Amino acid sequence: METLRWENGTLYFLDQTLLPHETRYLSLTDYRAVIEAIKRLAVRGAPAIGAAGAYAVVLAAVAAAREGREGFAARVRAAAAEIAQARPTAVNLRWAVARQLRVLDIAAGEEPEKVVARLVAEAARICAADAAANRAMGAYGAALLPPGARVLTHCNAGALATCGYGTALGVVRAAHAAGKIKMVYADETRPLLQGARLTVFELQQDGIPVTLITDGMAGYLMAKKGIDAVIVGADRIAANGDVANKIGTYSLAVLARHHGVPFYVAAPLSTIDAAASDGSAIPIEERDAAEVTSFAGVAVAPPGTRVWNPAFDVTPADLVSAIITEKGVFYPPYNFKDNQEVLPIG
Ligand SMILES: CSC[C@@H](O)[C@@H](O)C(=O)COP(=O)(O)O
Repeated sequence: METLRWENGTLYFLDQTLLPHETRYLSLTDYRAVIEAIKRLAVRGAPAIGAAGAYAVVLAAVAAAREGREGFAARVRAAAAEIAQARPTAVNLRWAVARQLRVLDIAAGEEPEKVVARLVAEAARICAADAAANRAMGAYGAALLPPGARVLTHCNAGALATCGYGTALGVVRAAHAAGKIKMVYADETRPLLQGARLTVFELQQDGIPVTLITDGMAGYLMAKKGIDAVIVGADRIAANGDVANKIGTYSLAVLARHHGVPFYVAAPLSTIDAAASDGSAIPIEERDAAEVTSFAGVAVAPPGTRVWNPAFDVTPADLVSAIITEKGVFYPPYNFKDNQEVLPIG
């Protein structure tokens, strides 16, 4: 199942808000519609948001080209600034937009149609490289797991969150192919249930054994059933190895440390932000109260309830046993100061 596809000037997305009940593709030709889709999580997961952002820049360039050569680059730049801000935490969005802006710089002075073609090619490269990175991470990560592994994961860091195969679920897929997976436990991942709706769906489709638990059951699960590893993805990793990921990840890391369970993070280099020296520099998105006061659209709290709804948390590097990337496995102490992947915008 494809998360995202570009065909004849149209970006097609699987609308993840409808899964697992309905498989419907959105077809978008306006960059502002892509921003809206990113904001409402129709496309989500750090690498998939990055790919969507890259194609959103293409759509902005197509529109800018229609208005003529005069001011073309400035119009694309203005749109790119909006796109980069659609969601704040996943650095892959900024990273992908910055890559497109670099293409715009290189192509300065060329006909707009030619620039558009270059931007399409760059977006395709971003997607292809992401899918390849996930395969590499899968191989590195699978080697860390024991035979008969019982693995716990949080949120969805699978094919749906990437351009294919997945980061944390890529490791699971590779380990399953190697006959190493006994069971994957998926946290439901309140408030938006990416674990229950997406991770369970993805693993069931691939015939990988999966058991759903609510987030609050993770500690008891580790105590009773035995978990051999926790594997999660990341939205942004600071230079010192602090990891921002879906809210609840930090609690899992603390539980894992208490129970002596290795806590692995699988993420491409495009998720490492060398400019953030530690986790305190990572912006954490806060989302609408209604996501917490309701469950699957049904109100569960009294009207007017005060809510705090951070979408992500930061796990300190010292709780992270290893970071699995496409370039190999990194162990503490982490130092990603020299990672050149994430470019400044502007
Ligand atoms: C490979 S996806 C890694 C992360 O982006 C994922 O774990 C996550 O937290 C996604 O959050 P979401 O709010 O669903 O975009």
